This record gives sequence, structure tokens and C-alpha cells, in this order.
Amino acid sequence: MRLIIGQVHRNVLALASSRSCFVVGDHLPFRMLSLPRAAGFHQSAWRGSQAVEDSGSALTLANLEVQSKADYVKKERAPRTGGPRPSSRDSSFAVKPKKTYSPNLKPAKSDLPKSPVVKKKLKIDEALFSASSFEELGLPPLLIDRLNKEGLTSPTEVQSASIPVISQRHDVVIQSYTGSGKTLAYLLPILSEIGPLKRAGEQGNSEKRSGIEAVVVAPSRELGMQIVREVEKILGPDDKRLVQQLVGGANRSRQEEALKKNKPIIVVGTPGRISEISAAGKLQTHNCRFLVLDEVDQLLSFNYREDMHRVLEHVGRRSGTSSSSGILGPLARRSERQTILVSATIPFSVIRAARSWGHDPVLVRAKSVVPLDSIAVPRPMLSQGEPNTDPAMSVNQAAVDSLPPSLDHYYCTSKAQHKVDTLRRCIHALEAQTVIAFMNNTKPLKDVVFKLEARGMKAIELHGDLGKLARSTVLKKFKAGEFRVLVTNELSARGLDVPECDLVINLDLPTDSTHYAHRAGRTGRLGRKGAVVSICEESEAFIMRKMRKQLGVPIKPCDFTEGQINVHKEEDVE
Ligand SMILES: Nc1ncnc2c1ncn2[C@@H]1O[C@H](COP(=O)(O)OP(=O)(O)OP(=O)(O)O)[C@@H](O)[C@H]1O
Repeated sequence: MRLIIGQVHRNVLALASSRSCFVVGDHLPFRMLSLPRAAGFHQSAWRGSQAVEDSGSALTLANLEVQSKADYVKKERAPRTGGPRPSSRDSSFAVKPKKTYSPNLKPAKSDLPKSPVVKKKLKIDEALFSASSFEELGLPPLLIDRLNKEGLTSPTEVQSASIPVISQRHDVVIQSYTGSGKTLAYLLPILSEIGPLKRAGEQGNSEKRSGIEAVVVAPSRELGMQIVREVEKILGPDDKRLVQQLVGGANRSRQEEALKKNKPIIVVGTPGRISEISAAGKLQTHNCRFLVLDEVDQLLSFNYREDMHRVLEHVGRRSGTSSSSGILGPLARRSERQTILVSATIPFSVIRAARSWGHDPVLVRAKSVVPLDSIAVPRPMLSQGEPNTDPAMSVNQAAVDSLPPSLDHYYCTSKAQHKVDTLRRCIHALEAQTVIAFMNNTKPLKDVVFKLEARGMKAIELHGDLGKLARSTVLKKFKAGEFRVLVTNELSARGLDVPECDLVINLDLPTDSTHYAHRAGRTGRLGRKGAVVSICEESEAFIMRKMRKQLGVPIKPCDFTEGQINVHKEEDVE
């Protein structure tokens, strides 16, 4: 294996990419993935990756020659390049019979949720699930029992692709659209090897190891706590103390006490709190086998660089391994752990970082597994596949691949002072029951909540200025259906899983297509239907048209009158 050592050292924490990602190292060639061993079940994907490399074009499911269920994805995504979607899809919202709703005539109490709150059964698109079972993926029987007890019987596509590859000890980058089940895609292979549910062959190793065996890092407390709940669910009530949250905003000394008392095998936390406790010598992660960065593109942004540097330097560093002054530097230490990087949006800077950190790192997507060194720097393309001369108009491939196929996208224009009214009309017209409305700042959230409540629509705000307890209470109440609208900011854009959410509204436009994609992904979870409506001022409509081109999806202009949505004639994609 050829190492460009100098390059690695020079590039530690170098800033990279327009999205302010930093990378450790730059060019490290990796051994090619041994096909029969690691990706035998994805030969077609492999062939596809070769083609991609040759053509130098962006990596997509389509050019990976994926057949069968991938056709489903293709069919769903085909209209994104311009033409209108099949009418059956539009019919969910656009072709509803006219109702007699009139904002002036309807009494305010009609906005109140029907009481008592009855949770409707959510229809899940089965095409998202893989043909194989958890048994076929080689998960241990105890773990499968626990999954079945929680009602989880079939893996999703991304889980089917990830579990065998992680079990074969590859470092991986997992990219799959929002709500496709990425959390279990990395948790299940980890819990197959550590803790009380692990496979029989691993039991003998338990004495050799002690302490924390997996560290999961997430950018927000909410996401961190959500992952903790997921681990607790799988471990079951008797063993849930084996996972410890280390999120910011919570009492640090209590977390440190719990580490000492409960001796967890897995910790989940935010970068700041993990590095704080680690620096204080209260968190021993040197023997750690797994490091997961969930929402990796955000974690590698400039804001987190110091804390992430500590995490990357310490997790999985065995005592006795040479320090950073050693000739291999950070690479030697990295070799002891398996690194798993996860997000719906994987920019090329993350691929570059993963190449420099990993052993045989591979990119896992719902239908494919490809070695990272086969991925060329993407060339900007227009959505129609033509070469691009204006970088601002290029398709943002990372964002395109992150959008669930089951979403309908719309935008409408409104004067700033009428936006909340438009929001209400939109909710009525689409008959949405669980709505997340995004704004860019914290201050106006309260005002929107006040206006909605004044009209009898139950709404609540969520933002970072609320204390930890208040934040979790708000989320709990919203998930329980006590409020119809959650008015929030970017804090909730990533990872938040509220399966019932059937409508996302942008009351302020997101800053770019990646932010649009993460916000949009709060609905349409796990193949469910969902709609995204952006409410903008007339002068901002061009931004929506631009975003439509960058994302390659139809974002249709519309308005809401007489209690229904009127979709305007599809504009040609310019
Ligand atoms: N195999 C499965 N069977 C049934 N439900 C599942 C399965 N896997 C995951 N889920 C559920 O699907 C939902 C979405 O999963 P998850 O939050 O992991 O998605 P994600 O891909 O990480 O989304 P995001 O990119 O927004 O973070 C969760 O409610 C999770 O419990």
C-alpha cells in the first residue's frame, strides 16, 4: 500500500470544499474491495461503478445499472427532469374534490384537532424494503428476536446493503435518502458484535475487551437522544443502561457518574460534550471498535472542527500505539477502529476524508456498494445531462440523492405579512395533520405560534434557546399529536424522525438545496407520502425555480384558494 505521509500530515484539519468541510489527509490509495468477499451480492453495482469511473460522471443509482427494485426508484424519479409527475401521484393532493373552506367564513374552532387524538395508521411503501430478511443478513438470533419484538421484521434496502459490509469490517460511508432507515443500518451490525445480543462467536472475545466499544456522534441533542432511544429499544429494558447519552445541555456530572456506574458499551453524544468529558479523562475510548459520525457532512463543517479533531484523534486509539509524532501519525491510531460515516447528503469532501481515514472504505447506498477510490470528482451537470457553464445552476447530486421518492414539492407566493394565513390555508387544503414549519431565525417563531393559536390551530415552537427539558417536552408533545404544527428553525432539519409528519412548510426559504433536502426529509419517512410547500415572496420565486433545477425535481407553483390546492401549469425547466 502506497502512503503519501507528508500529505496526510499537511492536510490535518485542512479546510476543504465550498461547504466548509475539513478533511484529514487527502490522497491515500486503498486496496480495491475484494469482490467475492465483500460485495458478491452486488456485482451489478460493481460493474456500474467501473462505468462511472470511466465516464467521470456523477454516481447515481441509474448509472450503477441497478435493476429490479431500483426501477421503482427510477420510475419515481424520472419526472424530476422536467415533465409533470404521473397523475396518480398528483392526485394525493391536487385532484381532491372542491371543499367549501373559506378562511373568512370558517369559525376558528374548526382548526382545533379532533379530540381525542387518534393516531391514524400510516401507510408505508413496501418498495423501500429489501427482499432479504434479517436472518439472511447473518444477524444473531438474540438480536433478531429483539427486532421482532419491536415489530421490525424486514430490513430496508440500505440496511440490507450496509449490514454485511460493516460486518466484514469495512470502513463505510452510508448514503441514502432521508427516512430510509440509516440509523439501524449501522446500529444492527454494531450490536451484532458488542453487548448482550452479539453473535455466539463473539462471546469469547468479551473478556478481552472492556469499556466503551462504540461511539456514535451526532450534531444535535435531539438527534443524539433519538439514537439513544433506538439503541435502548433494541437492547430491551433489561440492558438499556448499556447505552449512555453524552449530549450537551444535560447535566455533565450526572453523565460522568453514569459512565462510572453503568459501564456502558456504547455512548451517543454531541461533539462538544464527548470531547469535554474525554479531555477531563472521564471517558475512555481507546479500546473502542466503532466510531460512527451521523450527519457526517455537518459534523465535518468548520463549526465542529476542534471537538471533532479530538474525537477522531482519541476514539479507537489503543494504549501503546504510537503518538501523533510517530511516523504514521493519525493513520496508525485510526487503524484500530472501524469508521462509519452516515448522511443523506454526502459531498465529495466527505468521500475524500473517508478515503484518508479508512481501510478499504466503501460507499454503501440502498442498492450498491462501491469502493471509494472508484469515485471521481463529480463534474457539474445540468439536470438534463448537458454540460454546465453556470456552476450555480448545476445539479447538486448530494441533495438530489437525499430526497425520498415519495414526496410532492410545491411553492407558492405570498406577501410577508400574509404568510401565516397562507400556511393555514395550505394545511387545510392538504388536510395535513402533523406539520413542521421551518423558519431561518429564532425570534419570529413565537409570533407565528401566537398567530396560529389565535386562529385555533394548535402550534408550538422548538429552537435551541429552549432548555434541554423544554425541548424534549415539546418534541414529546408534538409526536404524541398534541400539537398540529411545530414551528422551528434549522435545529430540526436533520435527523428528526416524526413518522406521522405529512407536511413540511418552508416559511423562510432554506439557504441552499442541501438544506432544502434535509428539511424536506422530515416528511415522507420510510416511504410514506408527504408534501413540501415553500411559501416565498414574489421576488424570491426565482430561487425556487433555481432550486428546482439544482435538485432535478418538479417543485410546482401553486396557490391555495377555496380550501384546495391549485397547481399551476408546470413551467418548462429552463
Ligand atoms: N427495518 C425497519 N422496519 C420498520 N421500520 C424501520 C426499519 N428501519 C427503520 N425504521 C424506522 O424508519 C424510520 C426512519 O429511520 P431513520 O431515522 O433511521 O432514517 P434515516 O435514514 O436515518 O433518516 P434521516 O436521514 O432523516 O436521519 C424510523 O422511525 C425507524 O424506526
